[in-house]
Amino acid sequence: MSATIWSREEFTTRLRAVATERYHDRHPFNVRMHEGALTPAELRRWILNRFHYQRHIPVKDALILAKFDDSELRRSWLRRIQDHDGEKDGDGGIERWLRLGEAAGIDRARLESGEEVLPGVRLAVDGYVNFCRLHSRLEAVAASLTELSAPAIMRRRIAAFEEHYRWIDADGLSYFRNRIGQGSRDSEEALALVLEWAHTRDQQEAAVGALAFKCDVLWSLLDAVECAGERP
Ligand SMILES: O=C(O)c1cc(C(=O)O)c2c(n1)C(=O)C(=O)c1cc(C(=O)O)[nH]c1-2
Repeated sequence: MSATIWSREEFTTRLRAVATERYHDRHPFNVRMHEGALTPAELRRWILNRFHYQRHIPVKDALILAKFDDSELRRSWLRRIQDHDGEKDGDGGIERWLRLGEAAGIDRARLESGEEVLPGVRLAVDGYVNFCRLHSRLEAVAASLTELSAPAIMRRRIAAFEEHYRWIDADGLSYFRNRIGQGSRDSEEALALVLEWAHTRDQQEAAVGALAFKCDVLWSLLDAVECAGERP
């Protein structure tokens, strides 16, 4: 006999608990970032490596989009791709991340080349993209629910940069400022879809598992960045 389905409230509570308790704001690298303890070299290494994640977000969103058979839903999800790619050159989240890099002294050619991306970061990002490619629309959308915790980490990061890393020009922080509103809107939309689509306890558990997996992706990415200093 299959287990009893969780109520809407219980399912929501379980999802929010994973997105809070396993979120990468607790990772030692982020803790040090927020305390102002990162060296300029470490912060640049993080910016270079996180760019690899950033530039693959619209790729994974295109894979998710291809799973939808409904125009309204596709139109809505398309907005996420536009948020990152912009509607024209010089626009969008990827461009804003490049400006963050420039504000931190990394020129855009160096960021765009991807040459300094660490092996563990490539694996973590590939893991996320392939997860969305291969799993159901429910699990792929549930994996994006780490964004329930993203607006809070953005606010915390902006405060940390303004206080501790003043050598980075404040204009460079526009990526984070934009993501506060986008992340809240996207996570609420994704949560509503996951609640609508999970009709059985197995599906609810698969959604929670997908979210836990995504927390591991973000965690492993930071593990790789944290350990890079020890590489020969
Ligand atoms: O800097 C961060 O801590 C952070 C976390 C996350 C997240 O929680 O998945 C995203 C982002 N940033 C982000 O900028 C972003 O565009 C984004 C998209 C997604 C997603 O899974 O669809 N997560 C995140």
